[in-house]
Amino acid sequence: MASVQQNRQIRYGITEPISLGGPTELDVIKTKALENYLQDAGLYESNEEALRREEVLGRLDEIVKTWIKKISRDKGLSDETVEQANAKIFTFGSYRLKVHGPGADIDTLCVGPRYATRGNGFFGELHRMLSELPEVTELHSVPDAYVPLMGFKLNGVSIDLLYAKLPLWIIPEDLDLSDDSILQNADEQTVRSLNGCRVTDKIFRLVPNIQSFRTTLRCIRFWAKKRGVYSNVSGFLGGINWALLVARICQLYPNASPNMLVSRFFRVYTQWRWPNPILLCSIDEEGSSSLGLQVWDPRRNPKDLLHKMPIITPAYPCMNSSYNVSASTLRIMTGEFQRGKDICAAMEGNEADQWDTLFEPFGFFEAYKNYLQINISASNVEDLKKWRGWVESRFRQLTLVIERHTCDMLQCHPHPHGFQDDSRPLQCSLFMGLQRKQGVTAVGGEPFDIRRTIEEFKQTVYGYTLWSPRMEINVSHVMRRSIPSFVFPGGVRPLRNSKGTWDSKRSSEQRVSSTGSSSSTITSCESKGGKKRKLGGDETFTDQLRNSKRVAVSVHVENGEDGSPNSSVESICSAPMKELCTKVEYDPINKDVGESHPVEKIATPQASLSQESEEVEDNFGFRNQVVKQIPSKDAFSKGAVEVEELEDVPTQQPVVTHKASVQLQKPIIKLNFTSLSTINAKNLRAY
Ligand SMILES: Nc1ncnc2c1ncn2[C@@H]1O[C@H](COP(=O)(O)OP(=O)(O)OP(=O)(O)O)[C@@H](O)[C@H]1O
Ligand SMILES: [Mg+2]
Ligand SMILES: [Mg+2]
Repeated sequence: MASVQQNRQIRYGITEPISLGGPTELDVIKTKALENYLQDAGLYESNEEALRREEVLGRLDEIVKTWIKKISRDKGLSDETVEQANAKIFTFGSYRLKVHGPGADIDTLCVGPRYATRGNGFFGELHRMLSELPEVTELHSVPDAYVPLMGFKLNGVSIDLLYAKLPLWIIPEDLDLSDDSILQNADEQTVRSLNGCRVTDKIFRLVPNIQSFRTTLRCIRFWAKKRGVYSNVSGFLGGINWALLVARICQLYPNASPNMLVSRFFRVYTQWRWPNPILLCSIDEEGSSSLGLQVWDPRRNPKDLLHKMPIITPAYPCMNSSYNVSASTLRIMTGEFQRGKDICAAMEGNEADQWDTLFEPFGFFEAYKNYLQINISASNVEDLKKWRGWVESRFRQLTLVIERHTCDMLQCHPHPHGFQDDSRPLQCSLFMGLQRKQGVTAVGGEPFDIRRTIEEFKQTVYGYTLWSPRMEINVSHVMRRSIPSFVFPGGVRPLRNSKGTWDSKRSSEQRVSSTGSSSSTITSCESKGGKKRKLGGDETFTDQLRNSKRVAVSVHVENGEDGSPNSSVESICSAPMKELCTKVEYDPINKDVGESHPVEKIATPQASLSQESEEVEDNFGFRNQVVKQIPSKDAFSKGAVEVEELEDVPTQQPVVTHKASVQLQKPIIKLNFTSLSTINAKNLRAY
């Protein structure tokens, strides 16, 4: 109860909390069960591994200190300066937040003095020193990334090492990175590199209960990985984004226990009116030292208006951490929030926990009938690694252009990770699920022609500056039954499981209810060519809400201890965004407490923007990304998944139809049933 009293006095974040309610006895039990579940799922590292990480960090600190002495001596600095020369490491990311799992990388920042340059000093001398150490393996530099870094393993522990050069002669051991003045006279790359640590520091200060935040974040990260929505590069969300989303929920429910926070997480984000931004604190436009760096502000920067799901970092200069999210990935994530909400609601009315259900892996290769398979190949392992990193960073652009060229009628679902066929070490594959837009009925069997789109994508990809002969990609249309077996755990295609999953049950329920209402075609939308297409009656009310650009928020408002609602839902609409929001009308909403409440509707900035403008996001491409190893297939690896049909059953002839089974590697995109010879790399480059 002490924490309840304490948290009554403080407002965390930019609005009042939604509820100050704390856990009941049952919540305490449920939280314990959740912690045990996460423990059993192997999310926590062992004490030995934790110790090894600390030793590795100690060793890394030693290495950078030796490096800086050498640099200062080589520069011919005075004995006194050499004596005092210092560099220091700081950690950030999931390790610093203490939500990392076994085997996670340690994101580390090395801070050095003004004479230790990024080029010769960090990527030159320090790289050379590291390359000579026997305990360092897999060393690689990414100096041209948006946030330049070196990646390596030190005694088997993965390290991402960034560099910040401060305009100081001496780096004090007790340096505080959270003070804005540290950014004064710092170069752009240093500002970006400092950002990770500064953001982590700020998160710690802005969440009411760190332990509850950690457990909830671990749960959400695990869930996001299982559901295939944990991947920044593919247009979903990465570690920092999930951390900020969870932190905001912790602010809105400062006394809630982790089991409550998980359910509130899904409840709030199911109903969040994107692109209203998630803010943990107000955006400081100048910085305390009037530094005038660019911050996220759609009123000033037109590009910021294009962001679909803004999740703003809390440290100056505040930026959108989720610029990669597209309409399609947002749609997929919104569907996942809804699923999470439904499962949590089922759990709340039930003493039995359903954590297994929440964490059921998404059956990507059973969810669609049609897929694109993108084979990436090169002549050697090193080239494949680089080429693959590049193609992966372009992959989300393919989603954007396909959806745009089909007027959003054909929806794409990129798989967040690539797959390696063990029998082809110089090739790996990416996959994308395809389905016609839910609720859209076919018009005269008109096929989707995505040949030109695929060609454009390939041309963009072949524009890679480090392209070398035999770096190739091949795009083919494959049907579900022709998906190669190497994508499945152990290389074995799973048998259909007789026990239905939540997804398969939900899907059949929706089919039943949609059949009942199939006569009620509800609305129409206009395709780019001015052609009217009808929306089918199989769109549920929830779907309509979800798909609507203007959706009223109805966040569950709980009573505080005194029984009164603590906050109106409106207040969640971020205060600094009020100027951006146009009050267009008021909607009554039904709250769980049974009263109606006016909620302002927000005109979404995107509504007025042409789809073409999404291309602007391309400018962000490949930033902040490292060419990575093929990730584990773990996200989808556990258990055979039975999903009968996640696609709605077409009552008329579907837009995407298919004749015979398509052979893998067949050099034809069959989606449109017209032929297209796949242009090989050489021809394409000759264009
Ligand atoms: N898009 C981004 N915007 C702002 N900061 C980012 C972004 N991507 C990464 N960072 C910073 O770099 C840190 C490390 O990124 P990383 O991809 O390793 O994620 P993480 O939070 O450590 O999770 P994981 O356990 O998956 O590594 C983040 O925590 C964040 O501080
Ligand atoms: Mg990390
Ligand atoms: Mg990292």
